[in-house]
Amino acid sequence: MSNSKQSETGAQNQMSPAAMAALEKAFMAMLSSLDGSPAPPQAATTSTSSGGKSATTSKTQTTSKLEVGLLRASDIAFPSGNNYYDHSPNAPFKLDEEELQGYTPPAAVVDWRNRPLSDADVDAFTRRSKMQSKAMPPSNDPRGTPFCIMSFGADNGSSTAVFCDPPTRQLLRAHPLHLAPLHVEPHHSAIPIYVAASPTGLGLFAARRIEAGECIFREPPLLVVTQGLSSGVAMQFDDLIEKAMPPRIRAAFDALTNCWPTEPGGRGARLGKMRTNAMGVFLSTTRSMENPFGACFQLISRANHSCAPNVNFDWEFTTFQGSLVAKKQIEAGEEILLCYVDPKASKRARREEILRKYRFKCTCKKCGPN
Ligand SMILES: C[S@@+](CC[C@H](N)C(=O)[O-])C[C@H]1O[C@@H](n2cnc3c(N)ncnc32)[C@H](O)[C@@H]1O
Repeated sequence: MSNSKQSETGAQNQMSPAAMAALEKAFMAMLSSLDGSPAPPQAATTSTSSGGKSATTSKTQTTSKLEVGLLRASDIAFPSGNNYYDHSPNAPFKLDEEELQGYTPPAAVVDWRNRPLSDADVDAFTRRSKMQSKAMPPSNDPRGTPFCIMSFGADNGSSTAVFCDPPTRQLLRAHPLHLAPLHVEPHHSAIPIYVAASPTGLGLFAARRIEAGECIFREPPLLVVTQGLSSGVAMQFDDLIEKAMPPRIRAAFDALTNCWPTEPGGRGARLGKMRTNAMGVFLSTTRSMENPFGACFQLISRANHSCAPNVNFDWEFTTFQGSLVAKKQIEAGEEILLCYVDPKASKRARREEILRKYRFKCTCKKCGPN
């Protein structure tokens, strides 16, 4: 199911209750000063704990660790824009639907959102990617499963690291967005969410009213990993991430929360972050219900769980983006909540699955405190 979390998560608050309360208070004060429109960037400095280590983020840093507050371009790992249209400096600054009306993308931009790949596309991109691909050569892990890591996206530091099997790598090499810039959409200033403390760590909140059915935003994954990760690769996972991810993308991944225990020295924290934050996705031109890959996102992975969610997760292989789509009207200030399990299962089954796979006891509105 593309709507469910791929792997196991667990309860862990990232900040002390006092720090969270202070942030919440500062944020509510800031929000109440808003006039229904996003505020200019706030001077927020916050400490977060990741994998047993403490990391401090501040307004002046250039790496992309998501800060508590309204989104700014410097917070987001991937540049703002639209995979569908041109984003040269001369393109419209704020790409909203109205401005896009009548805007014709340059011929060099491949538009395949509404059409399948033709053989000519595949041939052209396969030829090009064979010459230019930064993919690491396939290697065999200790259990002998063929496995490779490739860098999907433009060679400008904004690519997604994909841990996959060789046939998937071949398919990805033929994807028109391989070697093209990956973007968050719409422009960061038009993404109607902010990040703030919630009772269950950080969470996503609506910055304005969001209508039912609205696609809130789209973003490329920071990392995509096959669910068939062998123990051999899992053991090397932290080191492989170091080599496979561009620094800005890696900083955003490292800033995600980890609910899994780590070895002394913090080893295993990256594997834990992957398991805590991965959403089930498929890498194929035909939608598969199996979702054999897990994808971690900078924004989407901040959404907390509820058995009565107000958003659905959606994944599009053609645009290589995950998105959150409102299931119902969401008011400004309301938390954006995803369901990590099948919401139609019984309360007992949901609770057991969440506890077993995600390692926290669900106390959402639907389940109640007990
Ligand atoms: C994918 S992360 C969600 C974002 C996370 N709160 C953060 O600070 O980055 C999943 C983690 O959030 C927490 N969480 C999410 N939903 C929760 C819920 N309904 N009850 C308790 N903890 C929850 C758990 O610690 C879980 O491991």
